[in-house]
Parts: sequence; structure tokens; C-alpha cells
Amino acid sequence: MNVQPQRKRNEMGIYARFGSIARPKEPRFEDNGYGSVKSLVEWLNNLFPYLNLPSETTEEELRDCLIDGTIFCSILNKLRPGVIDMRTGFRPSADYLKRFLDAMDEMGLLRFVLEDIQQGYMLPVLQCLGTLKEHLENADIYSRKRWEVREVELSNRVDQSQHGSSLNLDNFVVNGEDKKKNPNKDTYQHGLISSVSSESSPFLLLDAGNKLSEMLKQGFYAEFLDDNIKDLIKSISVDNASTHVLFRFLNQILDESIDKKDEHAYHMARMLKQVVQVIEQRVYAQVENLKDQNNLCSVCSGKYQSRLKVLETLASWSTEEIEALFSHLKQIKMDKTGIEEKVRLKEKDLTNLKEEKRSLENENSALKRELETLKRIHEEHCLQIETQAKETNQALEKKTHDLECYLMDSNKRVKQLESFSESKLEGWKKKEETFRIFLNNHQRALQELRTAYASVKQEVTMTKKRYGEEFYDLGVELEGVVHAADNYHSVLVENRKLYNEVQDLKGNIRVYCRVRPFLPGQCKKLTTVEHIGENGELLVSNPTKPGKDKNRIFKFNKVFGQAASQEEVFLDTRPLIRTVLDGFNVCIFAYGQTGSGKTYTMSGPSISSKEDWGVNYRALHDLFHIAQNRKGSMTYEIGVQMVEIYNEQVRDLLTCHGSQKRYPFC
Ligand SMILES: Nc1ncnc2c1ncn2[C@@H]1O[C@H](COP(=O)(O)OP(=O)(O)OP(=O)(O)O)[C@@H](O)[C@H]1O
Repeated sequence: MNVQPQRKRNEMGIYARFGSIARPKEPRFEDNGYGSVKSLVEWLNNLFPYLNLPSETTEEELRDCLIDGTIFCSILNKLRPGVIDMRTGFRPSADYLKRFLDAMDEMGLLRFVLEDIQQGYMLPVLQCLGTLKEHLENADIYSRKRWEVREVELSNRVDQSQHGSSLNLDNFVVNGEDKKKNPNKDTYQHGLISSVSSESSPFLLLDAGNKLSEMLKQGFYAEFLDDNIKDLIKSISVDNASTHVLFRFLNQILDESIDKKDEHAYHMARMLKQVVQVIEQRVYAQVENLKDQNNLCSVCSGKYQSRLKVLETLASWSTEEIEALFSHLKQIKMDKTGIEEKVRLKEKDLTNLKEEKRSLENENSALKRELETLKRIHEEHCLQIETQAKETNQALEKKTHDLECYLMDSNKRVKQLESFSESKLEGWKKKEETFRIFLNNHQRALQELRTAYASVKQEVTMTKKRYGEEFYDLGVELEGVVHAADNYHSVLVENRKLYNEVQDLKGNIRVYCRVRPFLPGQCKKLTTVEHIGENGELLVSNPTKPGKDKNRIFKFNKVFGQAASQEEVFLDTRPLIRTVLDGFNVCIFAYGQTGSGKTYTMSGPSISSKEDWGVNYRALHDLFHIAQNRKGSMTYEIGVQMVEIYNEQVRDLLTCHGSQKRYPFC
């Protein structure tokens, strides 16, 4: 078996490369002893004409052709029919290739690893292909050899034309008819055994197993199972057949026995089958175990070899080198101690870091939780927004619909308005024409007005001139009036003097009488006033008194009756009051018993209404009014004093100083 030095057994498969990183430089395939790519391509074209590969096919192109695994499986099925079931649907490439590689392991043949073909490392792939080619060619030769043996022994029994030149096992086995015709089957079996035994390669052992399988498949065994099965098993050298084939063979026999009607044989066969299945499982387990151990051995062997190499190298070194090596070793040990110390520190750091990591993880988980919460909130928010968006969308759609309706209405209205505006435009045009005529008329009227305005203007100028002359005349007249006004003041002074003299003549002291009407509730009482004369006479009757005393007449300057108003009472006193403004002293006071109407006459029942004002208010109002009128020619100073006369004492009611309250005032 041609195994490259850079490949060894390992647990991954029968063969694999030494590591995948330090890949050795790939040698050309022509150097490997299996021939060239060209020869392999020719061989493949012969096997599978449909491939039709060109003779200059490169390794890369060949890889593309092989990578799906179908070619490998087909080759293996040619070598060992039915070893890979290609009827059921596999997944492309990897499944076929894995099946193929497993079958290669089972058959103990050189194979590549999956990564080789996947990574384009074609040397092991082509080596594997070469191995298959070699085995298939050997099988061909072997079949032919067996055919020759059979031909020698069965030359007169089997018609060669029935089998053709194919190397099919059908050509090799003897059918039931032949067996009947050929009772000397041991001769045939001997031929088979001798053929199988003559080859010591695993391929030939497997081939023997295949033949048995084929025999079972073809029903050949059915003819001689009962009588001759033991002989057959012995004769085919079961020791050399693969375990898998033997178990299949045994299972087939047992299945046949179960199918038979014999009850005892049926139960025995079932029991045997169960036992066989257990044994089969155990054997497979053992095989797996052995494989593992084998792999382990290979690994150990590799290790020991490398160590051996190291030892050999060491042995070749001189004593000085060894001493130097020892000192170096000491140094390394010291370094190692230092490194160990560092490692301890690092471990401590690592512990701290782990704690930190743990706290960070806790924090991280808290953050994750928070994130989830936020995410949830966000999702809810999103949902809300989506709902709002939907609602808004619906509202918008509704609005759009409304707007469309509104637009349609608007369009209708626009059309109506257009027609209306057209009709209006025509109306306006007519009106424009009317206005134009009207304007022309107005312009003409304006022209006339302008002419009239010019004449009026001329007239105004004339009038102005005339007014100027008249103003001049008036000025002259006004001068005369001013002169007369100067005389007026002197006349006024004289008039006032005369007025005061009249007042003096009327008398400095005047006494008026006012009869108060009955108050509400006194209506039923009888009045004692019999008569009020024009010249101030007042007749008062008292029926309780006899004779002359019954009627008494009083004389006043004037008597005011019950119906006399506040205005009438004031008018009689006003001339006297006005003399104050000319420098005379005037005193007005009321006299009478309680409730006779003094306050009513002097102040009035209320000051809110001007009609109710009494003599005081009216007098002050009149004096201020006259002072205001005479402001241009006269300035008055007005002072107020309020006194009370009680118990023959006069008191100043406006002063704040208690000592100066009583008369005489300082
Ligand atoms: N001429 C009048 N017409 C109607 N009512 C009047 C008239 N004169 C006085 N009265 C009424 O008579 C009542 C007494 O008047 P008044 O208070 O003026 O009297 P008096 O003399 O001031 O009293 P006294 O000395 O007690 O102060 C008041 O209710 C007042 O309104």
C-alpha cells in the first residue's frame, strides 16, 4: 500500500495529513507513482463515458467533477456492488463523500479526508483515485482469472454466450439449473476458494464477501442452504471475509430460515438472529475500540518517534554542549520559577478579573433586563404610535375623502362661478359702457364746474377785498366801542354805588317771615295763619283767646307762604348778599323755635339737588359765579368762618386750638 510519508493514521479516518497548517509543498501528481492526471482522466472516461472529460483536464477541473462524490460512489459500487445505496436521495457533495469515505474505511482502503477535496488539496484525492483504479483493474484481472478457472471446469456445462464477456458475478455463479446439471459443485466451490485464497489483499477478501452477498441476493444459496451451508461457509474461508459481509450473510440465512414453515427452525432462527445481532453489536463495538486504540497507538508512535529523534540529536551533541545545555536548563528553571510567580500573580489577577467579570455580568444582566423593559415599553409605545398612526391615517383618509368631495363641490362652484362671472362680465361690460358715457358726461360737467369755479374764485377774491374794507370799517367802529367800554367801567362803578345806596334806602336790617307747611302726619291740624298780605302783613288768629287778642297782625319786610320755594326766598336776599362784593358787610341768620324750618331755609333739606339748596349754598354759588365773571377786572379773596352762639357764648367751630375756641378770637 502506497502511503505518503507526510500522512498517518488518526482518529478522523484511516488516513489523514499531518496537521493542516504546515502543509508541505504539494508535489506534482506525476511524481507519485500512480501515473498522471491524464491517465486517470482516460480511465474515468472509460468507466463513465458520459463524463467526456478532455485529455488536458487540470486537477482543478477534475476536482470540480469529483467534489459531489457521485463518481467516487459509483466507482466503489463497481468495485463492491451495493456498498453505497445511491437510490435514496442524499444531500449533494458532503453526504456522498462521507458515505464514500466511510465505505473506504470499512474496506480498509487508502482515502483522503473531506477537507482535502474541499480545500483543493488534490494529491491525496488523486492518490485515492489511483488506488481505486488499481483495485478495479486488479478485480478485472481477478475476475478474468476466476473466469478462466470456471471455464476450465465448466467448459462443457455452461454456454459462454449466455454470460458474455462481462465480469459480472452472474457470470461466475452457477444457477439452480446448472447446479442440478452439475452435481459436482464442490469443484466449483473449490475453484472459488482457491481463487479467494490465492489473494491475500483486503480487496480480495472483500471481493469474497461481495460474492457471498451477491449469491444471497441472487437466491443461489436457497438451493443448497440446508445441506451445504456449512460446507459453503467453510469453503469460502470466512476468516478472510469482512465481518460486515459475514453478518449480512448470516442474517440472510436466518431470514430465509424464518421464512420457512418449519416451526422449530423458525424459533431457532429467531433466537439465533437475536444472538447474532447482539454479537454483531459487540463486534462492531470492539472494532470501534480497536480503531480508537489503533489511532492512539499511531499518535503515541508519532510522539515516541519525535522523542527518539530528540534523543538521537542529544546523543550526537558533545559534553560541552550538554553542560551548556544544563546551564541553559538551570537558567530555564529559574526563568520557570519567575514565570510561575508571574503566573500566580496573573492567576490572582485572573481571579479578580473573574470577580469583576461576574459583577459585570450581573450588571450586564440588569442592563439586559432594563433593556428588555425598555424594549417592551418601546414596543408598547410603537404599538400606541402605530394605533395613533392608523387612527391618523383613517382620519386623513376621511379628510382626504371630505376634501375630494369638497374639491368636487368647489369645482362645481368654480364652474358655476365661471358661468356667473362670465354673465357678470358681460353685465360689467355693459355697465362699463354706461359708466364711460356717464364719465364723459361728468367730465363735461366738471369742465363746466371748473369754469364756474374760476368765476366763483374771482367772486371770492372780490368778496375778500370787500370784506377787508368792511373789517377796516369795523375796526374803526370797535375803537369807538373800546372807548365806550372804558366809560362803561366808570358807569358800572357809579351804578354799583347807586345800587348800594338803594339797598341802604331799603333798610340795612330786613326781616322776612316764612310759614312752614304742616309736616306729614300733621295734615288734620288747623292753621292759625289767617292771611298773608302783599306788603309783609301776616294775620294770625287764636280762637282760644277772647276779643282783640283773638286776631293779631304782624308786619315783616316780606312774608313767604307755605308754597314758597327755596329760589323765591333766596331771590329777595340776593341783592343784599351781592353788596358783599362791593365791600359791604352782610349778615343773614334765621330765627325761630325748634322745628320751625331754620335749617331747611338756610341750608336746605339736601345738597344733592340744586333745587333744594338753601340761602347759604345759593349765596355762595352766586358770589363765586360773579367773582369768576369779574376775574378780568377784579380779584377777590374769600375766607370762611364758622361759629356757634350758644348760651351767650360764641365759639369758632373751625379752629383746632382749644384756647382760641371762644370769642374774642385772636
Ligand atoms: N318751608 C318748608 N317746607 C317744608 N318743610 C319744611 C319747611 N320748613 C321746615 N320744614 C320741615 O320742618 C322740619 C323742621 O325744620 P328745621 O329742622 O329746619 O327746623 P329748625 O328750626 O332748624 O329746628 P331746630 O331749631 O330744632 O334745629 C324739617 O323736617 C323740615 O324739613
